[in-house]
Amino acid sequence: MPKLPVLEIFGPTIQGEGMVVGRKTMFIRTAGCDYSCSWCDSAFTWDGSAKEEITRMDADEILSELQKVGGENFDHVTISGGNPALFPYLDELIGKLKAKRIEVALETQGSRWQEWFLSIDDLTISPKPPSSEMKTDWDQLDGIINRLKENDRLNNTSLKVVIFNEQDLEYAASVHTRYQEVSFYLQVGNDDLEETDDSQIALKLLQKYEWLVDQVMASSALNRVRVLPQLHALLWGNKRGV
Ligand SMILES: C[S@@+](CC[C@H](N)C(=O)[O-])C[C@H]1O[C@@H](n2cnc3c(N)ncnc32)[C@H](O)[C@@H]1O
Ligand SMILES: Nc1nc2[nH]cc(C(=O)O)c2c(=O)[nH]1
Ligand code: SF4
Ligand SMILES: [Mg+2]
Repeated sequence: MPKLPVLEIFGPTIQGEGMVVGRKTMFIRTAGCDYSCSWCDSAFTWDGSAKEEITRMDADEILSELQKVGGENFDHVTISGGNPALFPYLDELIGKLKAKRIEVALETQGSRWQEWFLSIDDLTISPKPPSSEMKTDWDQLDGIINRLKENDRLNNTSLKVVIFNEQDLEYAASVHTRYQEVSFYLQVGNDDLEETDDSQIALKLLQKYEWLVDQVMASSALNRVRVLPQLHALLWGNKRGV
């Protein structure tokens, strides 16, 4: 495979978000994104601020780095970014991980399709609400969900929408209504990305979590859903590589 631009490989840690929250996992974070969300907590992957830290790695180099960092202490790898779906050649890495009986998860926003989505064990698609200032390409998202459905992959798929305000909740309800068969997660938005005091972040995020829970409980359009904070942000604030 061509070399993948990798920004960080870390873990094991817990998956802090979504469909497999709490799962022990390693992370591979790719560089580059086709979006630029106003509140992106990983903006260093695309805003140029960490460009010196990008390493170009092939599948075998990534496997050996995973082993160097995680030893024998993992059997699950989450690929996030940036948008890992920018790279068609990730199939080789995924094949090699699966050959080692390592489960593979993906975090992506639903703006691009790749055939290798069909071999992802835990596929999180996270369309972006109005607060992000991004525009959802519904045709693209419909296409992705349809292909997953046709290939019987919906049991491995979830939708996760980050919520900052009431407009975002309306957006979330429209996503959930449009794709009723897909398990649906609402996630607390973290807008304290500059805060370095972890206990302050945790306090604020728990308040936002309570607000979000209250809102969702009061909504008839959001019934078959799960509401979660980012557990890693509660534990470690805005620290990178955790
Ligand atoms: C950094 S993104 C990388 C993967 C992909 N680009 C995406 O957005 O799905 C991973 C997850 O973090 C979420 N996220 C990003 N910034 C956030 C923030 N400030 N608060 C809560 N979640 C955030 C995204 O919505 C996404 O679900
Ligand atoms: N622990 C932990 N869980 C996460 N879930 C999604 C993450 C991401 O940045 O994609 C992430 C992350 O960066 N750390
Ligand atoms: S799509 Fe994901 S990585 Fe890209 S800007 Fe938005 S939150 Fe950040
Ligand atoms: Mg993150």
